[in-house]
Amino acid sequence: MYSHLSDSQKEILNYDAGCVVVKACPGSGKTYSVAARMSKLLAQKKFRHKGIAALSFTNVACEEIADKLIVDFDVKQKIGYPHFLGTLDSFINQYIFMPYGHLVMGCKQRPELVGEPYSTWSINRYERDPHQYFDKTTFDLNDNLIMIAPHQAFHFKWIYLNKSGEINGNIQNIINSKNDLFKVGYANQSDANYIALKILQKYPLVAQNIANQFEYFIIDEAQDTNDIQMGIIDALNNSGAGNFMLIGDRDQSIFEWNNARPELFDEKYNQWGKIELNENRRSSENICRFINFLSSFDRIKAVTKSIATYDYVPSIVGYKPEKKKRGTQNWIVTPEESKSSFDKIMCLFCATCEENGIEINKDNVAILYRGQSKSQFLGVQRDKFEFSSNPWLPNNYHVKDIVKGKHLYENGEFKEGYRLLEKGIIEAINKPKNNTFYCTNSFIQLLIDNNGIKEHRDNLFELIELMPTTKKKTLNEWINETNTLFSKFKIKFQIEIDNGNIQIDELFGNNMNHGDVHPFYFGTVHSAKGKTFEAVLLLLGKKAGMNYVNMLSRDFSTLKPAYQEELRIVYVGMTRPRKVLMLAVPEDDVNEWKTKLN
Ligand SMILES: Nc1ncnc2c1ncn2[C@@H]1O[C@H](COP(=O)(O)OP(=O)(O)OP(=O)(O)O)[C@@H](O)[C@H]1O
Repeated sequence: MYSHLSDSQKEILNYDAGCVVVKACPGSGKTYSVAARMSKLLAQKKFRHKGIAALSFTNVACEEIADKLIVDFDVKQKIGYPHFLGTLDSFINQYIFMPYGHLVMGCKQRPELVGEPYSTWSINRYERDPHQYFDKTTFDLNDNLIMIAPHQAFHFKWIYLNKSGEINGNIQNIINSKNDLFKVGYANQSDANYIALKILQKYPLVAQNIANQFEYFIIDEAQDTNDIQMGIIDALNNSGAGNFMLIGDRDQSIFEWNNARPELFDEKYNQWGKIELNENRRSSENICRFINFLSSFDRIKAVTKSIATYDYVPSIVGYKPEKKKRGTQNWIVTPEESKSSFDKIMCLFCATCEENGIEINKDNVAILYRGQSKSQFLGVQRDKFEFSSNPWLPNNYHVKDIVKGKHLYENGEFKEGYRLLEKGIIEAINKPKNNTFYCTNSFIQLLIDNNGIKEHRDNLFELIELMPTTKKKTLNEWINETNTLFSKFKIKFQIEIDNGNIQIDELFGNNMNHGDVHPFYFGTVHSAKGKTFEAVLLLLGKKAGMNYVNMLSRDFSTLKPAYQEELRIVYVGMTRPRKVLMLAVPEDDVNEWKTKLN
């Protein structure tokens, strides 16, 4: 079963004890090797009370490990006690934060996770209420408050210390507000990690107890670890958990907004045992050569025979970005001209796919764009990640839970959809009476205790069923229809209609399962992390302060962190295709890109 693993993959497979870091290039079979090692350990060792903790950063990445265990390595047993397979966050929640959080937070009961991805935080009692920032802030290793949302989300300029060296009044108010809300038991996911680290530091017995429950820790995508998470890994390591394997690709670290720092991965690589995977099994040699310039590997080799020699040479094409004459409202390049230049590139890309015998569907072909660039591409009016195009209004965040809940519900994610709908609808009913209302799990329990589960569910389903479908509708269309239908209940949903002209499928869809807006996969580079396509068109915009040409002309190590991350995002996008890679950049920049990449 393991004979086709490469020598370096076999080093991972056979690694037994101690701490080691695996530095791996794109497409080198990181997840594949993790699954191979787990399957071998499961077959060879008797695990009674101490298991394997296999952790990654997203549910999708964890599902991929679970999938590979079954499909590639014939593991029949379900990964349950004494093992754990899940996200690092869910591990921290289950083993540290939920059972012990109250010890540090001072709350009486088990804490409750709020904010994304659990629910929309909606307390906002008055205009500059510090409570409204609860889900947008957390604390760092030194107990300083930090932002975990774009700076535009705050009503003030984030300057930590004022001239006299004191903490800025707005920031101090948020710190006080966070501590008050911790006492009531609320925490967002970043807070949960911060509190978990505090627990391990303050209660060494808790740390020892968790360290004792696992023989092996394997952490995939470890380049995405932040300081707090690495602090937790160190605390467990110092408390007796001796077998850590971190596996990742520092060049693909693109979660800086989550405070991920690839330098933490590098530090561990320098301190611990080392394994290197530099063979790419996904892409052609032409693509590997093209991307090498953005890689920290000396050379990445294409090793899959059927793909390595594929003769398509990656190409760079220019489009016309919208442009206004300086200081005026006069267009030099109108939005229509710009859009038409994209259409031409699209046609060229589709023709190239056809010439290469690649059928255009969501599995094979992807058009990827940068998360924060305004996406005028392909007639998408708004970029769903751009803060200024946020359609949700303060004091009405429950509307987001409801629309998202209905969308998920209609797309087969019943449990998560119902959970969001339940919270959103209860807030929609109670907020008009009391605008500080926030629907907690304990409030829902109280309703169920008073009314009985049947009446509670019947009432909710009456409203859920009455809501129109979210499929193929813009947010504005859906809100208007729902408001007409709900007027008899005196429930009215409000959004920022200027930003509501976006398809709900586009807003919440995960592209592969739902949302048939485009025949190909169309999404941000972030959304395509870990994926493989036959052909990729990567659209790179040009934003103020984020000029790729300037970035490319400088030595990578001298670039500021945000620019380094920007180039890593480009790298993740460029490493997704097996055969065809096309880059679309502003036409003025084409030559610079060509000199750098060819
Ligand atoms: N030794 C091997 N034999 C056969 N197939 C392999 C082997 N190693 C990896 N693969 C396959 O190569 C592909 C790439 O592997 P995988 O997705 O694990 O790479 P990765 O390192 O996680 O990539 P990336 O970080 O770029 O997303 C997968 O289809 C995997 O099943």
